[in-house]
Amino acid sequence: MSQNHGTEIRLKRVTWFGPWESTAMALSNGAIYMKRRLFTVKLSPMAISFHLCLQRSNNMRMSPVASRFGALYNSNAFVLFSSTADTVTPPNKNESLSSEPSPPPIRVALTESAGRGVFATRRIGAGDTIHTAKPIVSYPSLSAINTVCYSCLKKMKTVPGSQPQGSSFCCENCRESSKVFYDVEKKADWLAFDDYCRTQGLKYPLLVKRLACMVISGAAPAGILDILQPASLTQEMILKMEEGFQLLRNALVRANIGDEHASFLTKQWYTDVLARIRINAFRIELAAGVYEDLLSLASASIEAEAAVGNAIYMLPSFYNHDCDPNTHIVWIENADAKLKALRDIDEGEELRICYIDVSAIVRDACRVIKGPIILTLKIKLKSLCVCTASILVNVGRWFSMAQTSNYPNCRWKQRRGNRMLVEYRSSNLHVNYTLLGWKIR
Ligand SMILES: C[S@@+](CC[C@H](N)C(=O)[O-])C[C@H]1O[C@@H](n2cnc3c(N)ncnc32)[C@H](O)[C@@H]1O
Repeated sequence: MSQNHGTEIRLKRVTWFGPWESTAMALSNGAIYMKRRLFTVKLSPMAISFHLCLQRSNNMRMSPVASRFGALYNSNAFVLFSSTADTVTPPNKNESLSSEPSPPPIRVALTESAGRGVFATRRIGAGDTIHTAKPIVSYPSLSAINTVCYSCLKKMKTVPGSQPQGSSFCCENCRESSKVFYDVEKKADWLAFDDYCRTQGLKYPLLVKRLACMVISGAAPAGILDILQPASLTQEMILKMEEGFQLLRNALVRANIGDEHASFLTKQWYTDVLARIRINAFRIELAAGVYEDLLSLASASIEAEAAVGNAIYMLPSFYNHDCDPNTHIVWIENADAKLKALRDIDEGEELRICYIDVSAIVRDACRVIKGPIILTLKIKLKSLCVCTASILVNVGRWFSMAQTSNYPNCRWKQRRGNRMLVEYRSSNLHVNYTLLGWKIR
């Protein structure tokens, strides 16, 4: 008997291939270069601040304009997307003696076919942490809201027998830093908005809610995400966003948050922000420990529970996708992201991560697999990269190599304990990332 379990592939981020690719911004040598072909990109103060962040990390002198924005954003917002490299070996002795964190060995520049990308400025060793990144904005999954810190998403210690207390913070530091959104958020009744997200299974509007509260409190400029690539939205998608926008706006209006603070909150702002979140948000899964490769990370993620939340970062948003990536992003304790080299990377090489959420596929597989199976993964990928997805399947039993012979694109690659690595190869170029289904028999 053959059964087909159709399931959507879940991505660490949803990708989009649009006109943005012809618009580029290169940040190098301390200067901001804009290329405008199809349309103009507004260079917001935050973009300059981001540039400043890179510039500072390149140990360059700030221009007067940059210094002005540095002063403006050097508290909350500036720190929000600061990145540091904490384990890459410093290139010389003096640098290691300096009290400043060493600069990340990367730069953002134009790629040939994938818009902007991240490139190594020097050799990076396998297993090195390239840099860390704090989220610009993050929000817990609604299913995890009582079990993780409302600010950093760290798992909270649960006292056996105690009832969930609603949103709470893991430490004084998080309570203090949450003021940038929580003081505003507390004033409003979010029941209808949260219900809308819960019943419709939406997670990104929650990031917009948090960002809106940050903007109202003055902690972030309304255009903080402007530098990131937006998804192209259809009229139908925009119409669907209307309800979320109205609920968000109503909650704030009823809380007497007047137009002097919330004039930015237009339908246009709401859809623009969601369009950027769709392309750039990361699903956060905490995996305590250090994982050298994708395989060990996937294995660790199976043992971890579902995603603790979602977040948007600045630098990590410039990493392009590769099915055979040289870099991966991990979350160890909280929403702070670590970008780690999966293998040795040469100076000038582009750093790419895999957008496909291996652990989500594996969890779905584990859920549907009950008996002997042949697992056929059909992954449609529209990209110019080589599409090879390696998936670790924890099925708890062995399957013979012969079983896969009908499926030349899918083969068992490696056994590890009671786990199996399935490799999928595709030479086709398709329109979207979609997992068509598991074929089981
Ligand atoms: C998170 S952004 C990465 C940074 C982006 N290149 C930029 O300029 O902002 C994801 C987008 O980058 C492009 N992209 C990422 N990986 C790609 C790949 N392997 N091939 C072609 N385009 C890619 C797609 O347009 C995708 O929607």
